[in-house]
Amino acid sequence: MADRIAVVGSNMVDLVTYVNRMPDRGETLEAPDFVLGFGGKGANQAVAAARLGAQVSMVTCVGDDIFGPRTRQNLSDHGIDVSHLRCVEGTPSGVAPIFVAPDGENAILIVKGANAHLSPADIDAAAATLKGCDAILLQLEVPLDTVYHAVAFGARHGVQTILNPAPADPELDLSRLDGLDWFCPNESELALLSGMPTDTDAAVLAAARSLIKRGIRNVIVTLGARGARLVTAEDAVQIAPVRVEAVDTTGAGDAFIGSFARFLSGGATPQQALERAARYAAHSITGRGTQSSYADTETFGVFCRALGEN
Ligand SMILES: Nc1ncnc2c1ncn2[C@@H]1O[C@H](COP(=O)(O)OP(=O)(O)OP(=O)(O)O)[C@@H](O)[C@H]1O
Repeated sequence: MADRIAVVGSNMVDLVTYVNRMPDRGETLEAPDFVLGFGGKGANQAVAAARLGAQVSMVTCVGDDIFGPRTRQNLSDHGIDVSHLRCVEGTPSGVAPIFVAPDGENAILIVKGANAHLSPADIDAAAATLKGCDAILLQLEVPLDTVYHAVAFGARHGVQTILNPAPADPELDLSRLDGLDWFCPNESELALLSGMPTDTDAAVLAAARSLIKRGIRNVIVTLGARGARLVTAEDAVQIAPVRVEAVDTTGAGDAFIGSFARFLSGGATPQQALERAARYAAHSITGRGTQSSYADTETFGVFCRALGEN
């Protein structure tokens, strides 16, 4: 049977308007194009893991608007189990209105909507599913109490937990992550949470070690085009970047985390899982979009063979 991953997290609908220029306050402008896309860190990571063959369940909330059924359908189309997707009455779905100018400059609003209603009770309601999983994957687009509850649930039931602390949240209380297995910030999230600079490799190492002193077990720092680094109490391992021609780097972080969860629960060692995740994320930036740029097992295999890897 495929490895099983539960994503306890967000979904968003991206409302992308392509503009000739950003509107001023009070101004109405005609814009040349509009695209609706599916996103949210939780859903993106779930899609990456599912495309790679994991059996994925999502514990998530949508609003009672036109986006709720579309989001459910998109997840189902990717083979993701939505039996723990809850519709919150009287609440909008999470949406991200995005404006993109011709020079690529963008302005983004995030409306959490129903994602702000995902609660510890939703985790308890999904307990039977979560207990049967190999990993629980978490981010910070849902309430922190829900994240703490899921980490404690995983620790209690022997299910490993992976937390991507994104978007950065200064309110995240590391002392409430007791039992967390994998903590995966990018450089700026690491800087915020450690209160230390992360502008050089040595600074990244020192900042990651400061989190380990505060009780975090395994820190994986993603470093964009510089690859990633795994830091534990005993060790520090550099994961080399994969050189590709970048077309669109949006969603690379989610590709990395979702695929890492899949490779790890599929039996790879942490280092192997990270090396494969770096390749998967690198492949994702060679195509446009977020979920649409995530490879399935076959496409990823072709990419890896072209790199001379497996
Ligand atoms: N230009 C690049 N070339 C090769 N690999 C890249 C590049 N950018 C990102 N990656 C891969 O993707 C991983 C995640 O990227 P990054 O650290 O930028 O995450 P992020 O800041 O969460 O990204 P985003 O918010 O855009 O999804 C990196 O660790 C690296 O393996």
